[in-house]
Amino acid sequence: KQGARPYPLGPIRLPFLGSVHLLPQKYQEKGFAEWGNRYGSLVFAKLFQTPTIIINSWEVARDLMEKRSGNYSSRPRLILMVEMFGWQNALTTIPYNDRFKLIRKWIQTAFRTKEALERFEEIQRREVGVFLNNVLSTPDGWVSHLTRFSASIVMETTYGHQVTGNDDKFIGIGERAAKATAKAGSAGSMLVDFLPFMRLIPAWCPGGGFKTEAAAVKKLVRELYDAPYNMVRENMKTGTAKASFTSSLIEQLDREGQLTYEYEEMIKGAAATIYGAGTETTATVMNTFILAMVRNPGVYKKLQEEIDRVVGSERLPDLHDREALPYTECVIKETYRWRVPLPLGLPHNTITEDTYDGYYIPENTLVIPNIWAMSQEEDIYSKPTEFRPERFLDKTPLDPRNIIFGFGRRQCPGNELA
Ligand code: HEM
Repeated sequence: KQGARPYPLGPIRLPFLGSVHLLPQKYQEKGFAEWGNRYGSLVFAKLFQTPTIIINSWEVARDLMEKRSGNYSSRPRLILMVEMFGWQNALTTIPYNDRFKLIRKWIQTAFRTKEALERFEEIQRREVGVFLNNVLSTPDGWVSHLTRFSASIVMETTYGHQVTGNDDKFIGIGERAAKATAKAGSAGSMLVDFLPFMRLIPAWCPGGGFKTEAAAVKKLVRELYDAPYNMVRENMKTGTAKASFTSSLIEQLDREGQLTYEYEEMIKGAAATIYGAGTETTATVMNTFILAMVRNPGVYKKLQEEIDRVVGSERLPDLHDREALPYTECVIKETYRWRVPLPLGLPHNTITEDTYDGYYIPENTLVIPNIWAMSQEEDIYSKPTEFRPERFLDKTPLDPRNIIFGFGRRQCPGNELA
């Protein structure tokens, strides 16, 4: 019961719409940050009937999403993504339950342990070589070379599939599913998450057009679930499968006599999530790095000098050099902070009601972390719009890795690989 506790402050709420009519249309993170300036770093709104909090500061994110992680690590019901686009068993969409814990453990074991990360180094080293060759031969294609770089690493670690050309079948399937999801997942179609009855509108009715589009997305997502998985199974039969996330799970569950249809679907969903979550994000960071270097030639020069001094010009820098490259490390942190790859992270959901600072936060509240606002907090990062790696040399303000990968029990399990 709410009792005498008020909701946190926030924009005006109308009876049916809540605060939807006031939602920023573009650059939502900036609009939400303005709400933060007006109402405080914890803002309360209603999206139709859904109670929502927007967290605009690291302090509140840490207090709620980290320290009270047990209550703040579920996900909202995502009708569009799961029921209409078919992203079942995608870790990003599963509420905090036993299935979540199991799949999360699979992914953490495969992507966060020391042994796993060491095994991946060889793949990463080889793909750096491929990337550099590609840039030398077709410099204008650098953006797609970067996407290929991150997609290849994810493809090989997840499915054991080594990408050999620019027209790789499985990368094509992954890209089509990811692009279609992003395109069809516009704010308009997301309405169905807040107004579940829209699911019942026939496709031919006004307002029902999104259903035809959703059916097309679902086909592409299904292809991403099935095609690479079947490829792994075929290769396992002929003894040509390389060790990967998918093959080790198939082996393990088969050994335990548990490889049922349901578990196979769980492996497929987990693997597809890794592809969806790991490719675009990593490529975005590398794009940001190039932009930052073009705009800050002084930083670029200093960075090159450090690498030349420590590594020399006979070989490429390697992961083992990282500790001896303090300025490079600062450039990486500043790249993460300057243009955060996911400005609003992924939405969380509360499980039970809570009180913070005297304010009431109901159960089943949608929680939106404004990671962009946190990356621009003046009292943590002075002159935040500037790209200035030195800020991490003289002092040690909050490591951006604590915010850009999300929070609590949902924090990105690919952070170490990234
Ligand atoms: C720089 C690159 C990356 C960034 C910035 C990033 C960022 C994020 C963020 C913000 C979340 C949401 C966390 C939350 O809900 O609080 C997330 C979730 C996730 N990421 Fe990453 N990520 C990156 C790379 C990767 C890679 C390489 C993988 C592959 C192993 C990966 C796999 C996942 C998965 C499976 C989830 C869902 C976790 C869950 O719902 O429990 N990510 N990531």
